[in-house]
Amino acid sequence: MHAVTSDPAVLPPRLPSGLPWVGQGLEYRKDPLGFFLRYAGAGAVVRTRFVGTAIYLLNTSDAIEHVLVKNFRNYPKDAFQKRALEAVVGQGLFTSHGDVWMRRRRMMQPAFHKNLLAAHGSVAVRAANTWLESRREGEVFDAYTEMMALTLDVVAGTLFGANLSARARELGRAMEAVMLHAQFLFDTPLPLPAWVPTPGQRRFQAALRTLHAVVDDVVERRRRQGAPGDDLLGLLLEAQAGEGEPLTDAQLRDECLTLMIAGHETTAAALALSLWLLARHPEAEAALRRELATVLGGREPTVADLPSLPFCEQVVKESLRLYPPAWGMSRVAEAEDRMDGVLVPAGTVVAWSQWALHRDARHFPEPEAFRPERWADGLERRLPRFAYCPFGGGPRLCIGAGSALMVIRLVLATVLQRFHFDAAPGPAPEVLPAITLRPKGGIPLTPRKVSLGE
Ligand code: HEM
Repeated sequence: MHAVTSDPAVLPPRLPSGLPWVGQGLEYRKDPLGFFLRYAGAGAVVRTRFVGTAIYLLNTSDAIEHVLVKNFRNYPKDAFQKRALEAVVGQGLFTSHGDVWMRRRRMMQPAFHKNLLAAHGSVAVRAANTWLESRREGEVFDAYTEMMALTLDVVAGTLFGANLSARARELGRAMEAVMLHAQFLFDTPLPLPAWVPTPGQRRFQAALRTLHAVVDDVVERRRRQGAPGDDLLGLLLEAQAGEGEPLTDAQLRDECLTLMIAGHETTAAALALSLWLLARHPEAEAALRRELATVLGGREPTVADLPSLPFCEQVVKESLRLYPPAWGMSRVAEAEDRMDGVLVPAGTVVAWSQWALHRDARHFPEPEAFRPERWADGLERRLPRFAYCPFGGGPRLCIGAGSALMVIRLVLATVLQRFHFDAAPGPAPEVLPAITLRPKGGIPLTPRKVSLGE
């Protein structure tokens, strides 16, 4: 539904075209991260096509701010994302728009209030300690798989007050299967209808049934307890019992799954890559360990310690800059719009990539270098608003951003006081820009015990 325009002069410059109609879809598919990086300097807003769909690439903070903040009502999630994610989590917080989204966001926001984040912190430290118990000096492990198990514990504990570690493997496999299917739907312009029983569809449905059964079980146990509680599950159950438009059981389950999926892989990737970056940058690791020794002296960290651990925060910011788990974002223009003098016909998909934005040498000199100290002296406040945006922004800023930043710092502070991790020499881990950015082929690390002050 492209609006006919009498004003073609204000269309943004077109990228050197690919194939007719297909446009640059194939070039993008081959290497999505390289694609965004290659055209980051092509203009503030440039246009292309992906298999028939008009796409604008946004390369400046102002253009992104227009979409996420100034005119965010005109820019719902696009069909690519909706097709992939609605199959998994229905029409919930992540996929909805307008009033439905606003009501859900208001319903769930109190679960992330800063008064409750202290409880998230102790769940994270407990999960990190449990994880440490099974580490053996010299025994190689895959940081990504291990951090996935750890963050599943954290997500289940913080959102549902549940301990799912006994079902971690089964859940991990089911999550992996649904995410692979979501990725397939994202990448496939014309997928077969969901009722066609292809092997992929059957695997997906079986995995989804496993996830539903786990969430239903958690919900049922809480219902039997009587008191809803003030975590996310408690708020959803209260909303179900409330006036107005209560959630159905299926909607409640979908919202639980949304939060579980959104919080689990992203935080795991951030943790695994932070551990790898520290392993490969001994001077940064030594500085962090000195800070931990001075402030904590070997005791467990708490949320109250975090303001006294500024270098730890810089490490996490730098890690999220280099390896943003949400590596790209997109929306679709519902109605024709103008963005900084550029015409955006209705139906245009607008897209940008944190991978590319975070490698802009104007803001981050030597962008490929891991330099946590670049964040000292308030760099973040001096940057244009969307030059650094690992958690998106505007009204739809990641609802779990505060919790994730806290969990990552507390887990790092807990494990690094006990172990150093050796990483094999060689190139950086290859990353796969799936729905989230994930290390391809894992991140092998070898633990070595450290003593206080080492
Ligand atoms: C390092 C960890 C994380 C990263 C990098 C991350 C990144 C993001 C980004 C970029 C968005 C915006 C997506 C968009 O607008 O298109 C988002 C939204 C969201 N995130 Fe996160 N996230 C993380 C952790 C979490 C956690 C821990 C939770 C929940 C426990 C969570 C739940 C959500 C939800 C529900 C949304 C949708 C919010 C809305 O549309 O109102 N995320 N996240």
